[in-house]
Amino acid sequence: MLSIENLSVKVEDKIVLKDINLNINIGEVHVLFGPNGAGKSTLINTIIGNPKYKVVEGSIYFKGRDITDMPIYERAKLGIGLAYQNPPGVPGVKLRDLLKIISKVKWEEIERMAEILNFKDFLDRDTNVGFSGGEVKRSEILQIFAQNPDFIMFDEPDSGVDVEKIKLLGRVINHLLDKDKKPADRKKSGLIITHMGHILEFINVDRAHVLYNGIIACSGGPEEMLNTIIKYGYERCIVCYQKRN
Ligand SMILES: Nc1ncnc2c1ncn2[C@@H]1O[C@H](COP(=O)(O)OP(=O)(O)OP(=O)(O)O)[C@@H](O)[C@H]1O
Repeated sequence: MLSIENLSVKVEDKIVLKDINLNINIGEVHVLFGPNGAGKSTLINTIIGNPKYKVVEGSIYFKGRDITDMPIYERAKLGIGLAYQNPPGVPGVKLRDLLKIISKVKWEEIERMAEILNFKDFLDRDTNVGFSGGEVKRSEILQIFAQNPDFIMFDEPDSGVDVEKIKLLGRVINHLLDKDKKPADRKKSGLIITHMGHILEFINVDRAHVLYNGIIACSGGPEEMLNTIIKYGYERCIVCYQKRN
């Protein structure tokens, strides 16, 4: 579904990502760990096509097409979606109206998902205006559900979310990524950024990567990787990288 080859990215005048290679197949969900400032949000902003992030080398392919220079709206049309870490408030635009504009699914389905997310009362509020940290995350997930993309990126879907809602959001994300279907019926793929492992208890993740100082330092099984980070810290990932190179 998504293939990244030798990607280096500049933000302002700073090279933030260096020689990134990543493959995410149909039906797979990958998770991205890494310390603050490592470049995780930069990577997903580059995949979605945020023009602030300049590709200086390498290519991004989606569904076999080179999208490296494609504008953000074309990528969205092709089926890439992003649930933002800190989306802006949109004063004057009710969440209900925004959902109706962006929606590719029936309104009844959106209402059902809003009910599952315990978020129906928010449909008539201005989008993300005055929403708490956890409410913003549910708003983003409802918008992603409405857009129904094939490849979904979640930038810290668990930050600022209480323990009960983490379970709820984890289960909904697992559903949005088709992970509650049989492997042969899975059509979606995803990339999740998280600092905490708790949400991963509810999402069936295939592979994990550690982004460290702009490089993918380590890749492997999500559980083992998380346990290693908790036990030894991110420094251990650099040892893994040095052994490989
Ligand atoms: N618009 C920008 N202008 C200047 N520097 C930027 C910009 N966006 C990102 N950076 C820098 O790029 C580096 C990587 O930032 P990024 O947000 O990708 O990190 P991250 O791994 O997502 O961190 P966190 O876990 O704290 O969210 C940081 O040093 C950051 O300051």
